[in-house]
Amino acid sequence: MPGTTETVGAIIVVALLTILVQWRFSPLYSIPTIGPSFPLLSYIGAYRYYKNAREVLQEGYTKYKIFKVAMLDQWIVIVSGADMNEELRKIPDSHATFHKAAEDLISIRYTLAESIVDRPIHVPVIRGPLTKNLAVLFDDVVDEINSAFADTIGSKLHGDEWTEVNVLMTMAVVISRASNRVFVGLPLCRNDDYLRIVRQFTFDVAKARVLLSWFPKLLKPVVGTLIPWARRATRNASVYLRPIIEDRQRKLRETGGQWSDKPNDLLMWVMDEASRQGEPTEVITDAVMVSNFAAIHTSSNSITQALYHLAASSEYAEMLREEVENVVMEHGWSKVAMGKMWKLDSFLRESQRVNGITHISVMRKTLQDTTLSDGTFIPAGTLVAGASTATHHDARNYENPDVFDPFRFADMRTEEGEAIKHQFVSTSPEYVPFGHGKHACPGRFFAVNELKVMMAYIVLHYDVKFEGEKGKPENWSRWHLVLPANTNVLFRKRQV
Ligand code: HEM
Repeated sequence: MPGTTETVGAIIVVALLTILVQWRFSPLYSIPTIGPSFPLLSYIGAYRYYKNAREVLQEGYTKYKIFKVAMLDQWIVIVSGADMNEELRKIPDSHATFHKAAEDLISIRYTLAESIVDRPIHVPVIRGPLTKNLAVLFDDVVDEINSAFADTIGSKLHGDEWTEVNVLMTMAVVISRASNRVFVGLPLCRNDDYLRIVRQFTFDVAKARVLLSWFPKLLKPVVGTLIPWARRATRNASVYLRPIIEDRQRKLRETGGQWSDKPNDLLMWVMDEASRQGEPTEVITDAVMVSNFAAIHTSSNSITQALYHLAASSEYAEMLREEVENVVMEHGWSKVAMGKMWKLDSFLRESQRVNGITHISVMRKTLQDTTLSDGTFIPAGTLVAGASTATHHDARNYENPDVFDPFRFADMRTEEGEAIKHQFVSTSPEYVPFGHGKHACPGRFFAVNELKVMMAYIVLHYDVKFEGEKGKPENWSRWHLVLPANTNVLFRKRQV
């Protein structure tokens, strides 16, 4: 009879052999790895990816057409180059899905809400009525941005004094107000408590997502259900949303669908969509919350980055002012006028190219075994994505790719037939900050409009600079998420 030591020894040997065989015969084995791929040692690679995703992805991009990087719970296969972004875009939904990739990477079920996984009713609403109503709601967005800037920054400025402003937090306040003017309308979009709840929700989603990334797949359901933030935020926001929803449901019943002054906001469109699909009130509140998540952190980070570029090189402000003033003189404040501000559009697009909100894009999860054009075999259930930052800093795609050249896209638009292709909302295999293809961000038309109005307001009303000789601070990252530094910028009233 073997003793306990022998039994334990035999179990360890069998376990190790199983791990080794699984590793050697994994269908992903032949795809080159950045960092160690050997079982357990791959955690060293995962840690490096957690801390320095940009460097890890750049290394892979320079060396290989297709490579893989380790996260703690899975591998991500990364494709290099604009041509491969295009190839990813073209994989049909039957073979690879965006939603499953997002579900995996954001752990949507636990960080946002269960209903978002199976019943994402916000997506058709954002793609449809939100985008179609941009011109109609333009004046409301402008009004809210003017008023939010006046409350947050304007009220602090006196005479010609420079005043420190924390950009990231302030932009989150302005964005949450402007977005909610369209999501839920007045007066809720100015309710400080409601706004604090939805902003905190977006930060908590990011926190929960990073926390869950540390746990293996098996433990995610256990840890995920213990994380209270999303449920708490939705419960707290419901205190405000539910009475409005119930009141609107009552009015809909009373008027038998002939409600003459029916609100024209995202909440109403979501309610219409929910009623078409027979979904309950909880799904409506979840949809409003996830719309806030999709809008607030992405847009606040993006405008913060652009503002840092402006503060670092204030000579650009004069050029932007001239453009905004000339266009507004001719066309007034309108959606059409925004379309004429090519330099402003280019400034924001270039900031997004240089910084982005994530180092990977065009994410997909394979549903079926897939073979890429170079013969690489990707088994079903694999996460695949394009290396967006590396694509944006590739000299084959952009001249002097590491230089922030604010008007590069405005200059490109002057070429014959290129006016649409290089505007901020346009995606291409070389430009993927909003993804590319069928699942490219449906909120980008709304976001770009908002960001342009904000930037126009800033250059018309304020001078901005960094303290002393400081330039734009370095970005940092956790996994592939890009985060702007959280720092202050000096603001003063514009000196004419
Ligand atoms: C500057 C701001 C924004 C950036 C940089 C951004 C970026 C992105 C990216 C990279 C994706 C994934 C695409 C892919 O990997 O293929 C995405 C998806 C999405 N975004 Fe945005 N986004 C922004 C603003 C917004 C806003 C304001 C909304 C809503 C009002 C929104 C709603 C969505 C939704 C619903 C999806 C998922 C699409 C789907 O399920 O098919 N985004 N966004």
